[in-house]
Amino acid sequence: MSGASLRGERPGFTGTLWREIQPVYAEIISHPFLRGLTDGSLPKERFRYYVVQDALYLREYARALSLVGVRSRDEESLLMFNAHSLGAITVERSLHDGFLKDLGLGPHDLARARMSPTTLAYTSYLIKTAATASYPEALCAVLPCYWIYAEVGRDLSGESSPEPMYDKWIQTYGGEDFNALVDAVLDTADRVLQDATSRQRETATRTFLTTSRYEYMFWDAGWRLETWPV
Ligand SMILES: Cc1ncc(CO)c(N)n1
Repeated sequence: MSGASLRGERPGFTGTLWREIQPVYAEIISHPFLRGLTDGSLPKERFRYYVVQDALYLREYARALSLVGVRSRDEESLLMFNAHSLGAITVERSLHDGFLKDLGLGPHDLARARMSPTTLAYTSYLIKTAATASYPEALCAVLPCYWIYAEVGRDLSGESSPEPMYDKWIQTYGGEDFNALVDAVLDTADRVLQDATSRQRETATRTFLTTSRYEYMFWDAGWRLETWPV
């Protein structure tokens, strides 16, 4: 489905989910962090902060994906989520030799880095939900991480950034490979939510909204160089 949007026209429950977070996505795509990535004006310090937090995030996201894999009901889903867990760690490691290196950061800097309040809250919520909620809710908790990045990648990839480092970031998530992977997860989500109870669907929708809000907060934390207040 080259270039086709994954969102609006999706017929199943995931289409409903996307409509639920439209206002959140509108805030994300117009956020100064993403505007700055696109026009190249984002201060390097803020990108550096974001990349370090993202490395810390991806380690926990990988765990959440493996947990969702364990909770899944068929072998294909188990394989898929664990493959994506492996993928998240691979991306995390490639940050070390890629963006982090380009930004002048080495392994020691990362070892010393601590999670921001937002990174800690987001990852803790992901792990809690993946471990203890119903499978449909666990699946919906991890969905925005995939889906919002694919949509952001698509929306930004039309406008190549004058800053090569930012352009490389945009191409990572705007690429066809990432798109296809997200599409497969969305199809899985549609099947799972169709079989869920209406109560589970309601809870899963709230959770999807919550992690979408955390996605917004993650960009915003980068923009504000968020620190612990005490
Ligand atoms: C915060 C965050 N959400 C989603 C992704 C994409 O998997 C990422 N790298 N970081």
